[in-house]
Amino acid sequence: MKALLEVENLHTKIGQFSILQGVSLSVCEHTIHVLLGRNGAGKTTTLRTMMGYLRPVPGIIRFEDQELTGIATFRIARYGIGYMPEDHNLFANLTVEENLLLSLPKQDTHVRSQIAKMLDLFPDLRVAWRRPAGTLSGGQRQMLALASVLVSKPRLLLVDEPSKGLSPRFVERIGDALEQLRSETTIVLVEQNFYLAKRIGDYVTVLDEGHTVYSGEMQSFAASDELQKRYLGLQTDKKGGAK
Ligand SMILES: Nc1ncnc2c1ncn2[C@@H]1O[C@H](COP(=O)(O)OP(=O)(O)OP(=O)(O)O)[C@@H](O)[C@H]1O
Repeated sequence: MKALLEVENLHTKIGQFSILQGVSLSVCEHTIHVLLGRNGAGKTTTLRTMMGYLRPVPGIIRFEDQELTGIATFRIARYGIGYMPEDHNLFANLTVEENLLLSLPKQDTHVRSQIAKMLDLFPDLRVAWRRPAGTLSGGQRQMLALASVLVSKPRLLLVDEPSKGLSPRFVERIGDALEQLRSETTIVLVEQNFYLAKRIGDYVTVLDEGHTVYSGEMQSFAASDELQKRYLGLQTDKKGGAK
């Protein structure tokens, strides 16, 4: 299968610190590709580098046949790449509806159908439709943040820890929504919740200290206690599940 996104040998510095020192991954269309790794492994920095906030030297980022390395963030977004950062910026004083309308591209003539689609994907937003974003629960805020990126119909979606701090019920719902999206977009997902990662991921890349140390199909990774222990330090409990 041809890759939609190819990332080769990224080296990214922040100030004088070498944060990425050889990150590579290959993402196929209509798959969910999960980035795993311990805290500080470089997952967020990888997404930020792909999105053009940081410049890799050396390193190559290719989207379809377009080289993105060194291109400004707004141009990368115009190629159809959407980014939901961990600390997403919603307008706290604006309602759910207003936040979504502001995120719609100006030229979009299908406002109603796009909004309706987001509400089908995240029914929890219906009940909060007229409430300011600042009053939403953590789970509702994550859903609104995801919907705000999705209304521009990205071909590639970069999502940073959408399940962070959420109750199991909301983690399930976010997982359901991401799974549904697979048929219309491609997702690179940074996720610390291994249960969610293995439930919805097709492929996995593991980072450690700024390097890619493992890439492969999620099914094989999820089935191997040995791989999880070696690359994530996960212990196996008595029932055979990673914890
Ligand atoms: N602005 C910065 N200045 C200096 N070091 C930074 C900066 N941002 C990140 N780092 C360092 O870069 C390393 C990678 O951070 P990054 O956020 O990419 O890791 P991560 O894998 O996403 O971790 P986490 O799961 O904790 O979010 C960490 O050691 C972090 O301290």
